Amino acid sequence: MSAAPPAYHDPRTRCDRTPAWGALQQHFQQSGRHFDLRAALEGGGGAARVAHFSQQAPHVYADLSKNLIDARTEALLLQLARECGVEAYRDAMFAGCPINHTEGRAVMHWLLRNPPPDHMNQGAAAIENAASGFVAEAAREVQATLEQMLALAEQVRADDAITDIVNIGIGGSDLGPSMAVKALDDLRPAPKRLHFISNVDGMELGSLLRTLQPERTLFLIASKTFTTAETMTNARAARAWFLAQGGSEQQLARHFWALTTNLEAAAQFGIHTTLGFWDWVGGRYSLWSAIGLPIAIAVGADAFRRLLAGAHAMDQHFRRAPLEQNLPVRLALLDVWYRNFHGFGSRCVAPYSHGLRRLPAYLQQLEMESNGKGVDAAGDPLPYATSPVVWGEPGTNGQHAFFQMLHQGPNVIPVEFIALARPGRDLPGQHARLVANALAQAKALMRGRPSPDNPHRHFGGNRPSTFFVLEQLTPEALGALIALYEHRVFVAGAVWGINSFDQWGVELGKVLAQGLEPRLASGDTEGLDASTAALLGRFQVE
Ligand SMILES: O=P(O)(O)OC[C@H]1O[C@H](O)[C@H](O)[C@@H](O)[C@@H]1O
Repeated sequence: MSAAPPAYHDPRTRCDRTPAWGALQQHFQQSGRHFDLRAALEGGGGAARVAHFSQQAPHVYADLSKNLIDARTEALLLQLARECGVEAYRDAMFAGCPINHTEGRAVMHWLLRNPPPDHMNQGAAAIENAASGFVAEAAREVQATLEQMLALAEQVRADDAITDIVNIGIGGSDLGPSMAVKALDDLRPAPKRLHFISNVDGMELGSLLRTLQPERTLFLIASKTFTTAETMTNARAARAWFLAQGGSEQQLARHFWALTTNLEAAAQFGIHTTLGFWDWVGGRYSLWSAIGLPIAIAVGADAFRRLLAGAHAMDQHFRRAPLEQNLPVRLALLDVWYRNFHGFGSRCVAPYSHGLRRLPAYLQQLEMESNGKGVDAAGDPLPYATSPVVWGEPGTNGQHAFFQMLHQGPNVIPVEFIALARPGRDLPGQHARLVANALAQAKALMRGRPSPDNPHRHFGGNRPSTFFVLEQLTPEALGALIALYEHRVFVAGAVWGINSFDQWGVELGKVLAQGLEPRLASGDTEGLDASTAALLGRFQVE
């Protein structure tokens, strides 16, 4: 790309320096912390509350009424968002400004889901036309790469010789595609198997290789940087296996493709087919880019476009809806309310959908790598908490594992239920049983059950939850749901005054690992702290 990103200065005010912050603290002390869900939902005002605290956003219905907020809390939180400059910051992202200022990069994963200009309605097209040269140039490259990627996906789908596709990648180059392929499994043509290899533990790739035939396998080496140690180690191991099975260097070119921004490194690896993308796509925001090739292979070009369209619909909602009716904004403000005023340390995500079983793992990276930060944009330490711990398991499995703690543990943990109005592939009666459980858990958390005679059986209730309903797990709904979470993370990070788009915290461990690896072989513990030295002595390496 030749055009430069637009000039930029951070338009935000840090949350604790706004009038709304103090007003929220006061409101919390006076009444917020005593809010009672049962009184709010079971009295005469219940239906009005549900109407007010629920909304249909593109492809996602959200019931927020079982959260510990009232109209005053909501008004103050919206005031907070405005005083923090969330709208100007959002507009800066959509203008292509380098809001990832510690890396000097724009943040434009949303551009990957923009329809080509001839598919846009007139209003949207006019806005896009007004975009800077930087965004317009990027948009042209995006469309060209998307066409190329979808053509390659269709080529693989039509190639009967290829039965197994192995995606080798980690973090953002694994979690998004792996989650989405599982979610859209109903659309996958049966004969192709998709595998996701991420761990540098040789057990993962080693066990898979035993089941593969080289001439029937396509390896996708997915890495934004093409330097990530785990991915490069697995990629080299896969190549060595391929050659050891009798494959030639020429055949290798047909069976190894790369998805990366580092075209040169992919070429040096011996790869001829490379789909590129750009530094303004963060790893954890990259499933819409070339990193999404396994999804496109799994579901086909049309369904991949539908995934993009669903996300684009949510982008439009986020850009245009007033803050009061802006679902990513409302969710993020709840996150701030719970984290910074109630002091809740974590949030549980419980998709009552087997297809969404990897969503919690995906969200762990999206939320905690984005917003697990301790300094503001200027580098000053923050006097308040940021990202909660995000965790979870699909329902009903979680009920039989950790819901005990959600109901009776001393810490309140807001829960997020996600259910499908209509099932995909189902067996008779099972969808009703699944959904009844989700509804029952949300109700039990809210309502509780007093047990005056036996404290062990006492359910305190008043435990908050949010309930999302998707009509069906279509590509559009999945795209919209993921974009909803992305924008929610953006808004919470905007309020907290942090950079949600870097991840310097992952660097130190990588550097130390490089120094420790040779010591494992040599046994040299010179200069190490006592604990690391003692542990090192317990390992045997070849
Ligand atoms: O796609 P890659 O460059 O291989 O990066 C893979 C992952 O590793 C890094 O350590 C980052 O923490 C992640 O944000 C990234 O998604």
